[in-house]
Amino acid sequence: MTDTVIELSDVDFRRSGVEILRGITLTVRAGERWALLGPNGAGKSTILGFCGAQTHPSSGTAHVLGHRLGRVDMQALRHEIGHVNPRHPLGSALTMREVVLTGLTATIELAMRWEPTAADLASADAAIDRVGLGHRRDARWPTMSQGERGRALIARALVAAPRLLLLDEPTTGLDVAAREQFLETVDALAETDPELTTILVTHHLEELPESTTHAVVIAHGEIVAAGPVAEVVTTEVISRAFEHPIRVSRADGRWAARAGRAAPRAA
Ligand SMILES: Nc1ncnc2c1ncn2[C@@H]1O[C@H](COP(=O)(O)OP(=O)(O)OP(=O)(O)O)[C@@H](O)[C@H]1O
Repeated sequence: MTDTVIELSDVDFRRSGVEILRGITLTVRAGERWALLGPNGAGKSTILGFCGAQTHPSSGTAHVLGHRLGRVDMQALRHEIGHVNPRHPLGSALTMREVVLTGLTATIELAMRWEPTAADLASADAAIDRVGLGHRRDARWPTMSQGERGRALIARALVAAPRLLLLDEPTTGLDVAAREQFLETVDALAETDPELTTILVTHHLEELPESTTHAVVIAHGEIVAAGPVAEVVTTEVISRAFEHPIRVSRADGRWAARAGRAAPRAA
């Protein structure tokens, strides 16, 4: 199908003789906003590595934006994918606007001998405005809060007009206000850019944006459940994946998880 953005078919992934993923089959279509959930070591980052054209399967097939991994120039493909990694390894004190411009060159630092055009600068400013940071355009990276950096990294990803946006544990380390602002920014994208496909990795159900449409839950390198979020983010599936009784609830569009207790505690 032409609107298929990710197609993983019976994918296995092995490293150093260890089977890390087994029989992963997953289809993600344009405009869907997925959550990728699972306990530590389940294989989430490895799956995100396929989606981001960073690595390819040991067996099975993986198509990203219509290209089969292993048979395509992975670096060229990566230019079509926005990747928000809160551990952005920037070493110099670039301004936020400069950081956003590095999204056009797909580099961490400003690319040597590269001068942005007036159109590039306008795209960067438009992306910055979309994440609500117009007033911080000239702030230097080390002086920005973690929350501002997270939103700036979304602007950096958006400036290259990607069709696929990957968010790798993007709210890690944010305080509750910064987290909520970040999630609002992600929810706003769903309104302004309905064709953009997003995949967000998290361990915490509280960190799922309201606009999430689908979820895939993995454990021990296998899919436990995948599909529309209401069918997947359930007490039964989450308890099975985390091998612990966890009660899942949803209120005002947001999810919460609590450890289930065998008996109510005495007052
Ligand atoms: N290159 C590698 N060589 C050997 N083992 C690896 C390699 N990469 C990942 N692993 C192992 O594969 C498993 C899955 O790793 P992965 O990072 O994908 O999990 P994750 O779900 O993202 O975990 P976390 O939530 O802790 O980030 C882990 O047990 C990890 O130690």
